[in-house]
Amino acid sequence: MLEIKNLSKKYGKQVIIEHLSTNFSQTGVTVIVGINGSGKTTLLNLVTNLLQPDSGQILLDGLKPGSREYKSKFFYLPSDFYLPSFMTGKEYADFVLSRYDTSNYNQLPNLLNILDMTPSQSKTIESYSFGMKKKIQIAVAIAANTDYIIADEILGGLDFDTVILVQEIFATISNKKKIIIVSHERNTIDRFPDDVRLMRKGTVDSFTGSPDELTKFIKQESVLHDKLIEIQKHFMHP
Ligand SMILES: Nc1ncnc2c1ncn2[C@@H]1O[C@H](COP(=O)(O)OP(=O)(O)OP(=O)(O)O)[C@@H](O)[C@H]1O
Repeated sequence: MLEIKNLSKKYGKQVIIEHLSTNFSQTGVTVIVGINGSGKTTLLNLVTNLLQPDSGQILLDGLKPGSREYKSKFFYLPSDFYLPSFMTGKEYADFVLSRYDTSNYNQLPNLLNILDMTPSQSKTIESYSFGMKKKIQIAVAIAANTDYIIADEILGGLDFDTVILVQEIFATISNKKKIIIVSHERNTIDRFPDDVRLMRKGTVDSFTGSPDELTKFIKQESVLHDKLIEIQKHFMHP
């Protein structure tokens, strides 16, 4: 279980996360939604120990951030990741998988096959399209076989078929693992509606309504509501 207790983080004077306390269960898919700049990436960077909180505590299966054991519990797919362009996809996959004791090397060929990456695994990453870079990352993340996969906007920019395939893999492996996805995609909430968290004003709240109700709720937030009215005024009656 991922436990977050009273977590706070500021950048300068700007409060990003404020006294945030929440838990994530050990299995299943959680989708975190929230407007741009609401602190979703900051939260993931804190959980993955890339950033230090100003105060508060994070525990992953009882472990504190910083230890090797903590690091080996999760695989992080950040939204803007660096890939070594000089390596082939296969070399990169083998390199990353060698860093995890949990890695399931046998799974990699199947994953590459499902994601149509078998022919391109022997090509250098510099020749990859945006989607291919994401696909190799996803295949590696799953083959690393860690207890937690934490993914920031990983499905954005992938074609429809790939999104369906990756969602299916996530749904299947989440029987035994935890997947936490930050997403702006409506279809991610439609596919994984059971645990949706809404990030706003420095905190994270569970949203228990349907995806339609979530869209309605976000639209009713005052800033968006006012802007929608402004669009009507400017573009419908110029
Ligand atoms: N290194 C930094 N220094 C100063 N401010 C930062 C830094 N990183 C992020 N911020 C600010 O923190 C706030 C939250 O950013 P964050 O990237 O966590 O939001 P987000 O919810 O992931 O946004 P998006 O949906 O656009 O990816 C923003 O106002 C951003 O400008």
